Amino acid sequence: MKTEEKTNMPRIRIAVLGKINVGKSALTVRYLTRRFIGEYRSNTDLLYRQTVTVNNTPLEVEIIDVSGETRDSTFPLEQVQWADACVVVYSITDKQSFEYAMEALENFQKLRPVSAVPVTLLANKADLEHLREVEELEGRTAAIQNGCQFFEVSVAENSADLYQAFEVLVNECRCLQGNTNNGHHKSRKFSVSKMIGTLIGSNGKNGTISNQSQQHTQGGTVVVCQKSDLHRSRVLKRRQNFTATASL
Ligand SMILES: Nc1nc2c(ncn2[C@@H]2O[C@H](COP(=O)(O)OP(=O)(O)OP(=O)(O)O)[C@@H](O)[C@H]2O)c(=O)[nH]1
Repeated sequence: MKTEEKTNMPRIRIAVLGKINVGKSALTVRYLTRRFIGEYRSNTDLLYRQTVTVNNTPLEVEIIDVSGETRDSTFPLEQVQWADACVVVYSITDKQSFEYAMEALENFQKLRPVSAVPVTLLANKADLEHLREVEELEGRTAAIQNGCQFFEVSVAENSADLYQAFEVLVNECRCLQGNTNNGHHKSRKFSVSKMIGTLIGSNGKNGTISNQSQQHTQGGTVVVCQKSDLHRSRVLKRRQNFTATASL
């Protein structure tokens, strides 16, 4: 089965991380397919790949959904090193998930400037107001202090802001890529070990993700992703510059 692709299309890699059960998988699937998957158990990282059109430009978006189960409280360094941008998710109903997110933001600060990836802090489950343990202001303040974007959303209720969160990140990445590559995207290979599913949203139509965000997707893939797969891609290149400051 073909698991590697060469394309000249601009590519954006996003890592979605956060404590267990905060809605990382639901968020990723919602962004890419507009669907909400209520129960989505996974004890391994998953890599989603999909073509998304943003501002009339087709982009290959790869999102690694970092499983909360495979790590205890460890910062997923390899996945972050692989990514162009990161979404740190917590649930407004789970104070511990907020604390985990704060630790993650601290770790991002330690990694700068060697790995200055754009980061968005995303507070999920805003529909569960009656169970709220984290005030919106706490999240917003933390985001300001850490120089990142902040959105409070409900993936279950399909908040428009969740699309905006990704769109802002993608645009930021495009700007950075424009600066570093002089406008020319460097095509990179990515290998995966095992295909577990294909064609998200392949119902015969190229599903429109969001009217609000003017963004479109085409059928995509989802694969199990092992850390060793990330090692084979750009991680090893970055690691050489990385070890000096990565005291996590
Ligand atoms: N009420 C509500 N429930 C949500 C929302 N987003 C996700 N959930 C639920 O939260 C639970 C966990 O969602 P997942 O997407 O599996 O969470 P995860 O962070 O990927 O979990 P792990 O992969 O185990 O780390 C599921 O039961 C979802 O249906 C939301 O916005 N509102």
